[in-house]
Amino acid sequence: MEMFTGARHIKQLLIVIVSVVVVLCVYKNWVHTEEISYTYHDKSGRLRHFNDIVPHTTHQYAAAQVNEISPPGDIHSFQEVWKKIKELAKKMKVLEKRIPQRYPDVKYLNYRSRKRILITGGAGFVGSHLVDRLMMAGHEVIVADNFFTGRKQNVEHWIGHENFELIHHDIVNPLYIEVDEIYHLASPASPPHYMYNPVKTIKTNTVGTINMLGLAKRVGAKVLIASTSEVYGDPEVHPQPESYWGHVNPIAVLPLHQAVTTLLVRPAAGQLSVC
Ligand SMILES: O=c1ccn([C@@H]2O[C@H](COP(=O)(O)OP(=O)(O)O[C@H]3OC[C@@H](O)[C@H](O)[C@H]3O)[C@@H](O)[C@H]2O)c(=O)[nH]1
Repeated sequence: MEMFTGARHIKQLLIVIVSVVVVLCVYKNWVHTEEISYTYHDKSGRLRHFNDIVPHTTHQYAAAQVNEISPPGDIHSFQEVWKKIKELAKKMKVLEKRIPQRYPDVKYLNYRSRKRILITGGAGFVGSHLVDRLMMAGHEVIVADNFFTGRKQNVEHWIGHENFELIHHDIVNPLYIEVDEIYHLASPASPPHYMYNPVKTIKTNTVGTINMLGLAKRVGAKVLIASTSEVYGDPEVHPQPESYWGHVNPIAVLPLHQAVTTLLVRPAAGQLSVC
């Protein structure tokens, strides 16, 4: 009789152990217990942690919570969202590394002395050095460049700085901004570049220059126009004084187009502050 009761107890114990194991397996399968340290703002704008909702919930519940903060789309499961978050975080780290956390030292200028300065062609060789000079002097600098020959790398050490702005813009189209000074340097400068598309070169140096003179007139800005000694053609006098008429081949593109620039600037100089 006693033996019979002992066997029954062992049987009951085994059933209890098997049930506990089965329950644990099911629980482990259904509940996501991974520690996650991401934070987000919920609909009411409160800062919350994923830890708040994840460790004690099922996948379905976690997905429901995530749907609450994600726009409806192709995201069906929490793992998918988590994968996307990890990818974005990785991309952000790469991008953050490209932006210097420390900028070159800039002088502090009060609002009366600080100027808003537009530099067309500011991503080019001459322009980017001018950007450095004016930024370090404490001014606000706006670069407008179509990156035909200029490179973003030439000015990337200023990207993100509160005094700096980079606009991808072709100056043959008008630009409506408010500035105190304009340095107009946008033009293909070397023979392979200005001969690459001569008509476009002429447009840049005529329509582009007209646009910059127009902007200067509209906002009352001082303007400096860069040119080239090539306007004198193959000069017979060195160095060339401004009174020298030059020795120009009329079918050459650069002397002609920058001479047109000079032609445009002369009448404008009567009405504007042109250097
Ligand atoms: O249509 C154009 C052509 C060129 N550009 C830009 O103008 C800039 C010219 O810079 P480059 O480095 O090629 O040439 P440089 O800095 O040496 O030329 C500079 O000195 C000579 C002058 O004749 C030029 O006007 C002046 O830009 C580039 O950033 C180029 O992308 C435009 O923004 N628009």
